[in-house]
Amino acid sequence: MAKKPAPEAPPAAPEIVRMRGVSKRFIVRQDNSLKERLVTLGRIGRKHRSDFWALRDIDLTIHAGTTVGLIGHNGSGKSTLLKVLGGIIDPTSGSAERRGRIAALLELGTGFHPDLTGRENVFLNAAILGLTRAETEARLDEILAFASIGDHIDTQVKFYSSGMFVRLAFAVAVHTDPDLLLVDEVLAVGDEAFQRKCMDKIRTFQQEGRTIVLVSHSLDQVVDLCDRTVLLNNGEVVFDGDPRDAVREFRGILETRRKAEVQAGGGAAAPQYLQWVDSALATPSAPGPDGELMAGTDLDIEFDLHCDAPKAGMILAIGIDSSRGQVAYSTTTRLLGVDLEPFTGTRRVRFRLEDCQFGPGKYFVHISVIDEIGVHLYDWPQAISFDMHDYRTSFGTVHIEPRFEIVDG
Ligand SMILES: Nc1ncnc2c1ncn2[C@@H]1O[C@H](COP(=O)(O)OP(=O)(O)OP(=O)(O)O)[C@@H](O)[C@H]1O
Repeated sequence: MAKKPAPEAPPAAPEIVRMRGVSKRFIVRQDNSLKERLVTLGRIGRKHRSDFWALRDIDLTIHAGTTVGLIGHNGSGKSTLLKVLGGIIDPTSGSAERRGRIAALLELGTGFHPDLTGRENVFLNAAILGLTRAETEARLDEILAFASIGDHIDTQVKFYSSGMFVRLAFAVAVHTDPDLLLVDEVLAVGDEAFQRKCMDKIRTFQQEGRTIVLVSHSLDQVVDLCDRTVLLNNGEVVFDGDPRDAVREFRGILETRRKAEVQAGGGAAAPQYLQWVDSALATPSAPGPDGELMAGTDLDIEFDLHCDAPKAGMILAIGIDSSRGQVAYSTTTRLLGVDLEPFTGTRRVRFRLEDCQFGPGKYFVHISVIDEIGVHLYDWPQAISFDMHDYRTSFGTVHIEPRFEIVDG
């Protein structure tokens, strides 16, 4: 696994962001349908506006040299927090102070003028980020090489694909020598090669002691990259600390929401006979010093399966992915020749994986319930995770004990 910096910046590191009691209210216009507007025409005092608090009473201190992840469900306030942090919008109440040069990569196209070419926008954007023309000229070749969008640099950016936009915007942002880099989800639109390049750059920034705040829906990425993670829920900070703990809390929130949606009859409703699988556990038979799984030992994957009504032909499947998203393993009750008797109520079930030989690092277990013709009745992505012991003798998704010898000479 990639070596990560210490979880907390040394106490001596200066504060680069200090937010106190930050709240942000948006005025939301209730856009009634045309019919409604005609029906209510002339009625006086009808309210079309309401207050919406996207952030509530947020205290946040970030020390120089840390990488902070912001996670939370859609609409929880992550982008709004990032914008307040970057000074792009003002809080309705509270204070937000920051130090040093900031580069912010927010929604696509922010800071770009559609009628200007990519090259002209580099100068515009760099100027917004605080660079003089001479400074930008000195870095232009590097910026263009990083963006690598070829001749498109002299095309008006309104004709750019979203990937080209991000390439150019990221290239400019990281070449402006920022102390604080703010990155919204935008990186996800770049292709894989570019995403890797961005990740390398972010790691270089980390080594250089720069401060990074990033919004991400990729929880693997957050665990992999961040020293600290802030979990937002309905505009409030509900967790602030170790990224793994934050991700665990977040999965709990998502699961609670999903159940509520299913019960309310909305969302991705599971069929009535199957309510949900719950409370999954991955237990190593002989855990290592940090509770991790040692190569050559067994892993029990256990979960509750709840059926409201009996369902014949049900198949249970588990899949295991590495933290880089590669499929490392999967199996199903059908492959094991197990016929699940239809039942009603809750059953605790277990897959025992014997003699596991996964390579070092983190793995995520997905659980699926499939019917006899292969239709997925229920998917629980990343239901549980486990860590595989790092023997520090190899990398990769399998553990093979290597030896080396000189066979001749
Ligand atoms: N300019 C605005 N006017 C009105 N409401 C807004 C405005 N900007 C954001 N909001 C609302 O504030 C809430 C928080 O939005 P925000 O974009 O910060 O969420 P998010 O956590 O980044 O979501 P996502 O994961 O979907 O990107 C949402 O309900 C959104 O509709």
